[in-house]
Parts: sequence; structure tokens; C-alpha cells
Amino acid sequence: AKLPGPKLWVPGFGNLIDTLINYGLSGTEWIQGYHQRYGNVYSMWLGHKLVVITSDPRDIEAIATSTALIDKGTNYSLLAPWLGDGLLLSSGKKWHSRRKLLTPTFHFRILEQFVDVFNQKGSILEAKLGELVGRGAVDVRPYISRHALDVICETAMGTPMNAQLDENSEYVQAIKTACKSVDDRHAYPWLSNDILFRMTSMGRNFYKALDVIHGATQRVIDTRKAELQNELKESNSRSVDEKHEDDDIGSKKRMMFIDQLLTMHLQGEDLSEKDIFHEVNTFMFEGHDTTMTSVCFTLYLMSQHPEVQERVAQEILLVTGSDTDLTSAQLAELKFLDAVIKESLRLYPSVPCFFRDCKEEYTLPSGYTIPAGSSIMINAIMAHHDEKNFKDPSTFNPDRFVAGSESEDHRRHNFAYIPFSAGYRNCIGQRFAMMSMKATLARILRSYRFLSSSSDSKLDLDLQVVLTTKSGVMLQLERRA
Ligand code: HEM
Repeated sequence: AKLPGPKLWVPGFGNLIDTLINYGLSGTEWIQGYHQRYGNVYSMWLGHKLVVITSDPRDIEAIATSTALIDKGTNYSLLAPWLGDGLLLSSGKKWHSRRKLLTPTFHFRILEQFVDVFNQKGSILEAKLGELVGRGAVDVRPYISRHALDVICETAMGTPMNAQLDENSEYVQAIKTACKSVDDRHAYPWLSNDILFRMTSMGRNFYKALDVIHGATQRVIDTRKAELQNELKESNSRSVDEKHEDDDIGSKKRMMFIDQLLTMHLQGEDLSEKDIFHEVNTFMFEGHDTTMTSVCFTLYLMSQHPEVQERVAQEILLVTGSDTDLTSAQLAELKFLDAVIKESLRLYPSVPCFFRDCKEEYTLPSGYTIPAGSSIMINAIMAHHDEKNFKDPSTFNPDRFVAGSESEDHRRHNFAYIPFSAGYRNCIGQRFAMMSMKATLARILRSYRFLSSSSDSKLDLDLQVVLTTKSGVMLQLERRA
């Protein structure tokens, strides 16, 4: 009762009416608006569910590092038909043992193998963007989106889906339909009821799209499993000397996520084929829109700050010289580009807020007690825009993330910058994401200059499953000499 928050007009409807009247249904205005009205910690009713919202870094630290608050909020259940019990949605002991098992699959040595994929898919994107030069302002989002899908399909499933070359393929269309249905369903609370949802055309299209997506995942699992079993049989029938030779060759062979998971399964780890199915679908979902939207925001910010774009281009040229393809060592050297992406994720975090289930009463360091049965929303975007955490928070200043730079921001609390969440349930794919985004941006910024589409090109932000914009990201492209 002590928590501030909007008025409950009609019990049972939660704060829907207040939100509708003041901010409408879509967009991000409500996050900013309520933060201005009530401060860092407040509460809202989503139907019968109390949600406590905090952007206080002390609270975020306590929540992210609490073993009692490890389970996701109930609103994530809308993703369950797609992702099943994969890492994002699983809870309790299952999540704990799965996380331990999967963490090594994101080891740097494994990620290094993916640089070839980043190069290969990046060169297709570079060629596709070439078609946009001289065409005036164009929405670059569909291009970046198809590229992100290509990268995750190949690295997660080891199978090219050629989204960039065949944008009308059944699989690409199915991913598009499923993502849009999940987004729309979040925006319209009455569709959260599955019986009602299945009766709508959106619901029917969603489940049809899932059939296509799940069918493709299952086919890849079946094929790769048979291939790995054969390889294992052949390897067992070889002499020790032959195996030594094989190991040398094997170490050069790329092990995509799916191969690593299947190898664990075949070696008797606690990971069934169904578990692999859920994990691959989770990687596909988590690793696609998040990186796409972040690359788009970074390009937009650079179009608004040409001096930063030129500094990045200079760095890329210095590090890569005349090489067309990047190496993992060169990627690591791109420190300023790294800072630019971090600053872009501060201003526009792909996942602006995330939820935890509060099963038992819990008192936050900010002093408020959260009743058992409520949800907690970690308001990352508002923590990133708080002047207590960042000097001039609305200014785009990548140097705040450059170690040793004069404007390096020393004032922030460790849990004030959390684009990949933090603590136990932080993003397992964050190193993969940073590598892949750097590879993409380095590739295209070396060839093109991205220019603002007009003098007043403000973004109309939209909060879907990821932070995005309502009308794309309009940019003009110019070829670098
Ligand atoms: C810019 C890119 C990305 C951002 C900003 C991002 C952000 C996040 C955030 C904020 C969470 C926590 C969500 C929550 O608590 O509900 C998360 C979890 C997760 N992310 Fe990412 N992510 C990105 C890319 C990726 C990629 C590329 C992958 C996989 C290849 C991935 C896989 C996952 C998984 C599996 C989880 C669940 C982890 C767990 O609960 O243990 N993410 N991500």
C-alpha cells in the first residue's frame, strides 16, 4: 500500500484505463510517464497481478543476485508455445542445471569459430545494402533483420536458411509472422487468453507459423543427429594413430550450437532431444531480434552523429587495413566501436525491461516490501536514463565507455547499466551478440556512410518484445570512396 502508482479505476482491469487515457496502448511513453510521476520505484496492476517496477540499482542488484527471485514473470508464458522449457523460460532446478550445462557452449574458443559465418553473411548484407545507395531515405531494418536471421540460423542450427537471398521462403515468412503475433499479443492484453487467441486469425496464423518453425528445427536435429552418430561410429572403428590425425582435423571443424548440444546428448548428459529442440528454438528467438534492433539503433545514432561515425570508420580502417574478412583478433581490437554499441544499448536497450516472479514476500533495499504473488519489473531503460547513474543521460557519448577517456563515466553503480541483464539470469549470449554486432557494423561501415533521412528524424519508439520503432529506421546510404 505504501508504493506509489497509478489509480485503480475499475478493479479487475488493472491500470489499463489509466494507461490508455494517458499514454495509449503502444509506444514507450508509459514507461517514461510513470517514471516521471512516481520515481524509481512504483507499482501497477496488470489485471489481478501487482507488478512492482524498479530502476533503483540497489534494488536491481538485490533482485538479480537473489536465489529466491530466479523465476521469470508469468507474462513470459506467451512465449511458451514457441520456446517450450528452454533456458529463457525454465525455472528452479531445471534452469540451474541447464545453465551450467550450456555455459561452455558460449566459450570464447567456440565463438571464435563463428567469425567465418559473420564474414560470409556480412558480405551478402554489404552487397544488398549497395542496392540502396542513391535511392534516398530507405528503411534499413528489413535488411538488418534478414541478415541477423541468417547469422543465427547458421550458428545455432548449422543450416543456411538464406533469408537474405530468399526473403519469401516459407521459413523466413513464418519467423516474421510468429514474431509479429508475439508482439501484438503483448500489446493487446485480452489476447493473452489462449482459447480466445486461437479463435482469432492472428492466433491461427501464429500456430501455423510455429508448425513451420518447429518442423524445420526438428528436421535439422534429425539430420545432424544421424550425421554425428555416423561420425562417432567411424571414429570408434579407427586406430589410435588415425584418431590423433582426426583430432587435428576435427579441431578445425566448426561445431555449431546444435552439434555441441547433440554431442552432449549422445555422450549421456542430462539433455534429451526434446530439451535440445527447446534450446535451439530459444537461441533462434533470443538471438535474432535483439541484435537486429541494436544494430539499427547504432546506425541511426551514427547518422545523427557523423563525427562519431567517421571515428569508427577510421578505427575499422586502421585495424583491418585492406583485409575484407575480419578475424576474431581484429574484432577485439575495435575498442571504439565496442564503446559505440554499448552507448547505443544504454540509450536504446533491446530488452528495456524484464520480469521476475516474487513467490515469497521480499523487501527491497529501497525500503518497499513486495507481497508474495506479485511480479517485479526491472526497468533497465529508466536506470540507463537516470542522471544519478549517468552524467547528461540523454546525450549520446560513447566515450563514457572508453577506458581512460576524460568522459569515462565513473559515477555508475555496477547494476545501473544492464542491457544484458545481470546476476544469475543474465544473457548467456552476450559475448556472441557483441561479436556478431561488431562484425556486422565493421563490415558495412567500412563500405558505406549512413546519413540522416531528414533534419527532424526522431525515432517513434515502440515497446514490443524488444525495443523497436513504429516506422522503421529510415537512412540514406552513400558509398565510401
Ligand atoms: C543485443 C543482443 C542481446 C541483448 C540486448 C540481450 C539481452 C538479454 C536480456 C536482458 C536477458 C534477460 C531477460 C530476462 O531476464 O527476461 C537475456 C537472456 C537471454 N539471452 Fe540474450 N540478449 C541478446 C542477444 C542474445 C543472443 C545472440 C543469444 C543467443 C545466441 C541470447 C540468448 C539468451 C538466453 C538463452 C537468455 C536466457 C538466459 C537465462 O535465463 O539463463 N541473447 N538476453
